[in-house]
Amino acid sequence: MKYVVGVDLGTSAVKILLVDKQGNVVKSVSKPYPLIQEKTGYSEQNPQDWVDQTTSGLVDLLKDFDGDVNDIEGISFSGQMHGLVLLDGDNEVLRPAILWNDTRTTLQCQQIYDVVGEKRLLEITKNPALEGFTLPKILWVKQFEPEIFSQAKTFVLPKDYLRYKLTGQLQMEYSDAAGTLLLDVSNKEWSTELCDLLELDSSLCPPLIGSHEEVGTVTAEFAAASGLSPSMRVFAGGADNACGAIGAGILEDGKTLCSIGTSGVVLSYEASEDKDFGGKVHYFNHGAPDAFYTMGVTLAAGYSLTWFKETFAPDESFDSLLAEIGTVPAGSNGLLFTPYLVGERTPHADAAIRASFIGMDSSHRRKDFARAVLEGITFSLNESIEIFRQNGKKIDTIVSIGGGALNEDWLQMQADIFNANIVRLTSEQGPGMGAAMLAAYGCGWFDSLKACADAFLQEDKQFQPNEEAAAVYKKMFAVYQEIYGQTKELNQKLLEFRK
Ligand SMILES: Nc1ncnc2c1ncn2[C@@H]1O[C@H](COP(=O)(O)OP(=O)(O)O)[C@@H](O)[C@H]1O
Ligand SMILES: O=C(CO)[C@@H](O)[C@H](O)COP(=O)(O)O
Repeated sequence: MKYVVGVDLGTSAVKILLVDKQGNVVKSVSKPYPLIQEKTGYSEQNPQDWVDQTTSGLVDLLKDFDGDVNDIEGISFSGQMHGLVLLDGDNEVLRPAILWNDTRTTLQCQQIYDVVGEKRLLEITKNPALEGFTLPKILWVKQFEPEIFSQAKTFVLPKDYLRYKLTGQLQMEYSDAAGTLLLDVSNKEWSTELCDLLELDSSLCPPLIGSHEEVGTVTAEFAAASGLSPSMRVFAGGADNACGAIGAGILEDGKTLCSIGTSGVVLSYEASEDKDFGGKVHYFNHGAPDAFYTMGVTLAAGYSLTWFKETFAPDESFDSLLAEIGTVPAGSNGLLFTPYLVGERTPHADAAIRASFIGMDSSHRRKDFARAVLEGITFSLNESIEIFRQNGKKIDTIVSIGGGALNEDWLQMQADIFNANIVRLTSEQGPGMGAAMLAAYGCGWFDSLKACADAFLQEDKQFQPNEEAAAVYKKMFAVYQEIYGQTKELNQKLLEFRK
């Protein structure tokens, strides 16, 4: 039997899958690493933690493997997007990586608009300037850490750095490069115009490759440390949302994905780069050759639930915390939550907004709060679905993946709030499966990613909207949508009190 490995370098952990030629997950391993949050709005990680935990995860993955490691033919990667890894001339890391959910760069986003202009930026990158993207992070380091910046020879994104440590080859692939805000998305090349306007040396931008392209084999050193065969073929991989889409079969027009991990996204396949959403949703290159996707992002989706659990039920499991939510009616007895714990992206690009519970009543118990948190996260994602529908997209079926797909009450809630059928896959593995599929396709097991998806992925269950609950949620969503405007100014006034 032949195998491939899919590595998903997430925000909370690296998840590694060993997948056989039929698409069965033979073994999976997860290894966590911490976030460094020095101040409000800051979010960093130590790239060495990614490498150490991946190495240790691979050792665990191979511990009881009774086959021949030479039969593990290929490996590929999925990674949290946008994180800035700055490297010096020897490819040594210059400072901790600044992550996608770090929102310190509001002024640098304004600087990009002032210098480039909103219209031109959108023409080149198909996206607006958002705090989470990589370019504003580069400008922040240039402004506030000039000594470090003067030593920078190149930059990469998290999973590209990890792949470099496996192979000694440094590249960035298109689906992740699209999230830097330096890529000319339509022409698939670095924008020298943007580099020139922002006074950045374009040699900072690394060579570009396609997601299923082969970059070489693992180094003898990494093979010895991990137990992988030195002849194992390494394929570039993709952004976690591109890989989530591949792993959920979002590979043709009309297919929509809802992924609830630390962040939450609603993502739709685009066959071409010429649709115009006016920057309201992100528009990125797919991991599938010559395809694209659009998506809206909730910054703190699963993260809101994790925050709630760690704050109010630290010793309980997610399942125990959510055990009673099915007994609370749709609408949580009039309690509403907005998930703006770290600011928001879609539809309100606002780093200063913060979360609220509205409508607390003395009758509310913990289960009402738990349900309200899930409803708030789902309402936020529904704002992205509204943008898609207003732009003429038909969304009647959505594949749901990530931690949010683990709970059946939440899947039913997604069906009721999105007013669409929700599909759960058997053996849902999220972006790690997409990474494994890129390796399988790269190894030549299939003629296309679509053929691989047809062989690897199976529908497990559909959740259909309940008419009564959908009607309650329609009304409640209208109230939810008012909260942003009503709390925006209050949160600006509270800014000075945050640590
Ligand atoms: N049993 C569960 N039921 C519902 N949600 C869960 C459960 N377990 C984890 N989650 C949610 O899933 C999120 C993690 O999802 P995951 O896809 O692993 O994220 P990431 O790739 O960002 O690390 C957590 O933030 C948590 O809110
Ligand atoms: O910033 C984005 C997408 O633009 C995030 O989706 C990150 O890519 C992190 O993903 P998760 O860790 O939540 O999967």
